[in-house]
Amino acid sequence: MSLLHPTSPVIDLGVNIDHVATLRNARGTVYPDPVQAALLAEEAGADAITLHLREDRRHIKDADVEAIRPQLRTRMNLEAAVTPEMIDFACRIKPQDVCLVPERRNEVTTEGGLDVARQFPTIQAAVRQLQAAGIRVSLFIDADPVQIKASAETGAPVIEIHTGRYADARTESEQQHELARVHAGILEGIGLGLKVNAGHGLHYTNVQAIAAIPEIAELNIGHAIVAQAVFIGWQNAIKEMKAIMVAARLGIHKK
Ligand SMILES: CC(=O)[C@@H](O)[C@H](O)COP(=O)(O)O
Ligand SMILES: NCC(=O)COP(=O)(O)O
Repeated sequence: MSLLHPTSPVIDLGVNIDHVATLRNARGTVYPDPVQAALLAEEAGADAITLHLREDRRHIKDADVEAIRPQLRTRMNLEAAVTPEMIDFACRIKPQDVCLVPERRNEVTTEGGLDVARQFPTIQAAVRQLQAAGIRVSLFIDADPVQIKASAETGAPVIEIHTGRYADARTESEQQHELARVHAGILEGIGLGLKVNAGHGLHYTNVQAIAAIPEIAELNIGHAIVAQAVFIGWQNAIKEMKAIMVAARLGIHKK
């Protein structure tokens, strides 16, 4: 198997299908179908399917999660807020992974990471409830040593570092600063024995430097893939992203 085969285990790609549902919901149609998107994504080389059931159900709906769960051949990574409703829902659906994320009703997208240090008892209780249901728990946090340490103390085995500030950087030096911060956070997590993932705002020309960080296990990417699919097709967009990630990880510099 070529190392550039889309299913190469060098670095995993979790394809976030939220904005397939956004497009569907914009017209109240049944298409594009998130179930079909998930299955085609797996076929194209996705290592996991990520989906965020927001409290306002602005994109993914409960029925999408319920329909997709039994059909996946890879893994479901369900993103959910730390609320009793979401934790109970996740315990019923039993995805392989649940990523606990912060949520603000009026935000356009997830603006930052969980404040695990401040909400420690609530988050630890959620982690324990999910783990009792056999679910691996990840905490979506900023690359902040305080949050990383608190995350490890909850007993969650995985963290996902929010790369939004890196993605939104306006200047080269700001981007390099954010990249260094992300890398330091990743090393901190690895040092605490955690599996470390990353994601948010990554696209076809900013993902390379993040994917090249050797300690990252998985990147979760959604919005940019859905956008690229408009021009080159869903499966091509996934294959292209996976190939870029793997090339970056292997130190292959594409022209
Ligand atoms: C938690 C996270 O970073 C993604 O799930 C992101 O939230 C995608 O969904 P939105 O664009 O609705 O924020
Ligand atoms: N956890 C991040 C994620 O799933 C995808 O975020 P984005 O690529 O849609 O910004």
